[in-house]
Amino acid sequence: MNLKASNCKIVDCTIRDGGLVNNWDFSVEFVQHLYNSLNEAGVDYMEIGYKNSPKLLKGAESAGPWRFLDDDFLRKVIPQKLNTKLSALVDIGRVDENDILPREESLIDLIRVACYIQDVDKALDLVKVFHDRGYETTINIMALSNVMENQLLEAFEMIDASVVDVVYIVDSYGSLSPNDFNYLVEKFKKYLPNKRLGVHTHNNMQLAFANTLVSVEKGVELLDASVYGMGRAAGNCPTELLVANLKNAKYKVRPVLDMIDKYMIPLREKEEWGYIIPYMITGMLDEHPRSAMALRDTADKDNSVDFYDKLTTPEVTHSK
Ligand SMILES: C[C@H](O)CC(=O)C(=O)O
Repeated sequence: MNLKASNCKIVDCTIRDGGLVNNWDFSVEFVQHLYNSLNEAGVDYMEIGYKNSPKLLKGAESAGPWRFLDDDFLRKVIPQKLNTKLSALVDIGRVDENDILPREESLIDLIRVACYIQDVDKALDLVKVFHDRGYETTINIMALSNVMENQLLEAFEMIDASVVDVVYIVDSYGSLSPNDFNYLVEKFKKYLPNKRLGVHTHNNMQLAFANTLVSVEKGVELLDASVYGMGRAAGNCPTELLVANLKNAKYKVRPVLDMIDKYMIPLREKEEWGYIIPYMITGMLDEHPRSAMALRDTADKDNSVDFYDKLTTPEVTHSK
């Protein structure tokens, strides 16, 4: 067995990142089947949703329950915790820390705090609160492809001095290559020698799997993935590819294939995600996919030449 792969842990984000595709409209049966499949497959963590606070977010009423996880509800969905641990993501400014129970009163094991580089200090304050309540913690620095060297170095100093367990390199726009991951992982290892690392990839350039494998070779431990790649826009590194390729005897692909046959193929008929040209275009331009997502909601959805021209015409301004 590849020694590096043997240290890896897969964090399946189908419900949390996939929820960005269908407004978290997953049935309880879907989530239970996914949990049992991931457990049988030997997947280490399942990110079962966001643990943000509905009072801090507009439009909360329309979203499914995985958008704002409630501990009592969670106990009904997962009456018996198996080997696969549960994870939840929170966003800076969208979570009231008073809504987070101590770990021994919750089914959640891992709380991941997502932030942009300018909010690393605020993210680490939250990490400290969750750490003190007994949770495993990560900080997920989003949109790293847009971060400048001096911002990163400043962030490293704060992270190094913090209690956070794992630091994530997040390719939010799916614009990074294996060489970029090679470079970033080296840098994170140099400045954060005492922290474990994780990666979260998007598949805009068909590189999510390759970027994850390069990261494994460099010693990254936590690997985000989603079944059938279900995640925002171009989606994520497919869980089934990691399970099948990590050369770790504890992983079994068959239960993930069963989840795909029974639930993901029918869902993909109704909802759209994955490698689609407008997402490739935002990826290659190192942009958030929101303009491509908006395009996919119009009758012009396959007019990628016009879309490309719009995004690359200098006089047209658009926000990232
Ligand atoms: C914290 C997560 O990794 C955020 C995410 O999905 C992203 O792409 O950004």
